[in-house]
Amino acid sequence: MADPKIRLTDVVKRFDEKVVLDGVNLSVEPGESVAIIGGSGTGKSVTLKCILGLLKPDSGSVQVDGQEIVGASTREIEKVRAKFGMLFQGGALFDSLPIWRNVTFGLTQGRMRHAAEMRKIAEENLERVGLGREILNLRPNELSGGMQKRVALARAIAPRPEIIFFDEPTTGLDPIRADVINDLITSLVEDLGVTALTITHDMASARKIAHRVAMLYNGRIVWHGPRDRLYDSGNPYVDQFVQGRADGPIR
Ligand SMILES: Nc1ncnc2c1ncn2[C@@H]1O[C@H](COP(=O)(O)OP(=O)(O)OP(=O)(O)O)[C@@H](O)[C@H]1O
Repeated sequence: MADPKIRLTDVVKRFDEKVVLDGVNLSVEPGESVAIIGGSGTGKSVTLKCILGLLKPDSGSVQVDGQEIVGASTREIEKVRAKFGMLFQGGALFDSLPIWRNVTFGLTQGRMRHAAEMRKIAEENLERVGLGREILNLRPNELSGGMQKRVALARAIAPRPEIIFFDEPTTGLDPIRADVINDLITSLVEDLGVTALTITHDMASARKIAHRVAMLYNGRIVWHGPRDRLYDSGNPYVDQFVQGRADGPIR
């Protein structure tokens, strides 16, 4: 059988005395979309950073396409990192650059080259997220929050990554605009056949964009299951979290 796209095995990460990840186990299959849910400060971002090789676990294994990241050389990690696209929380667009240069930033690494070709690539990727060529020359701060998210999405897919991380993709959007982003993510994952890993607090989003949901609590994945079991998981941590109750095992 083919290797999972991403496999974390017994990943432990401490900062001084504080244990943030305490034996995380998680596999994501090729073409699968997985959402990680969990309270603030439970280590969702730390998990992503361990997969990207930006943080080194104290122990355990992180594999991408069967290749071990923990202890790999910088060169090997950079090669693996090239497989990833990222939609950052808040979009992280550059206000000093026009939209077309923002969309193609990952392709040019900030250098100016083949402007006509880059504009064409920007246009194609903007079209995929439902935006027209009239915004190519605008600056990000001239667009609404929802449009900025779409531009950030166009930038994340422009290099055609094999895996995309979505960091809180719907945060800051009203429920309708959030759902537009959910639909876009779903169709991009399907059309481009990418593997997706999303961290989110938005249960409606998790249910819509992920095939499978995993809950991180106390440094471990305490539950994972298909999205339609999220409200029927039989797990007291998941129940409390998805219902947003103050009383329960989560303190
Ligand atoms: N570089 C670091 N140095 C020290 N502590 C860190 C570092 N990065 C993260 N932490 C700690 O690890 C814990 C988990 O942080 P993380 O950002 O992964 O949480 P999260 O689940 O993504 O939270 P949120 O939903 O609020 O974004 C926090 O207590 C944080 O303070």
